[in-house]
Amino acid sequence: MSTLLDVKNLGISFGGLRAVNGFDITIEKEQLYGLIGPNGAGKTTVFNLLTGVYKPDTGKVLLDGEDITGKKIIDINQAGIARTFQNIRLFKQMSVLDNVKVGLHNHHPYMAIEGILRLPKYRKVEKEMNEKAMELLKVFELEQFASYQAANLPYGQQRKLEIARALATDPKLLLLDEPAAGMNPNETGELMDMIRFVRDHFHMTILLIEHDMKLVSGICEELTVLNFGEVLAHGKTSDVLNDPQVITAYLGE
Ligand SMILES: Nc1ncnc2c1ncn2[C@@H]1O[C@H](COP(=O)(O)OP(=O)(O)OP(=O)(O)O)[C@@H](O)[C@H]1O
Repeated sequence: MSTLLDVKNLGISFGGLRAVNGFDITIEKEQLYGLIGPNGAGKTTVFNLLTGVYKPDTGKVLLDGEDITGKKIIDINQAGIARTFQNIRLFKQMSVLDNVKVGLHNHHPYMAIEGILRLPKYRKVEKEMNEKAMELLKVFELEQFASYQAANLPYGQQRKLEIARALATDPKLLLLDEPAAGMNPNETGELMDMIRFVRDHFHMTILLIEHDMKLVSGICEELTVLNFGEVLAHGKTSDVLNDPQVITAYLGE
């Protein structure tokens, strides 16, 4: 095993509130890792710090050995971190295919002038992008919806599309923020299979935030528990879920 994400002493304050403090996490390549904790514990803030939405005021983030601390969102995405959001954020008026192509654009830059003039390089890149986007849609069984407007997909399919779009940026690390939110038990079961499949098929490393303990205990190999912005426990999933401190602070709620 080798380390993909190595975070030390990450922290940020909002006014007088220390939202995240002294946060450490180490994630190995191809691991399926969970970040859990009570509402307001700082989980989404950690994602925002890792992806460049917020700049940390302490700490260091290494991705595959590269220091990405405090970099911009676009640079961190190009370095290899992609995410989904607690409230699905698709380009709702665009087609399903175009949503995936937005992700691919990060890695197939061509100059605007080439696009405006429809030069051969633009046409070649467009063709390749269409093919790649369709391949990704096939993996998620969404290819028959390629021309649909994203807003018209059922909720569960929108979640899949958001993950497909994130993968289109060719990340090393995929962050999923409450992927099972709003899903019924059947949909959650399918989602668990899909997350495992993404890890295996794409050799992806995945860090997810989730409150659904069935999903957490079913697919996460290791967990870190946040409480009031600090790490309360971390380790193997079964050990963490049986930790009396974790039960008192979170699971016993
Ligand atoms: N931009 C901000 N400005 C001020 N306070 C913020 C900001 N972002 C987050 N916070 C505060 O930081 C704390 C941690 O919030 P965060 O959303 O990270 O929690 P969470 O663990 O993801 O919660 P949940 O499980 O409910 O999504 C909260 O008290 C929140 O109000």
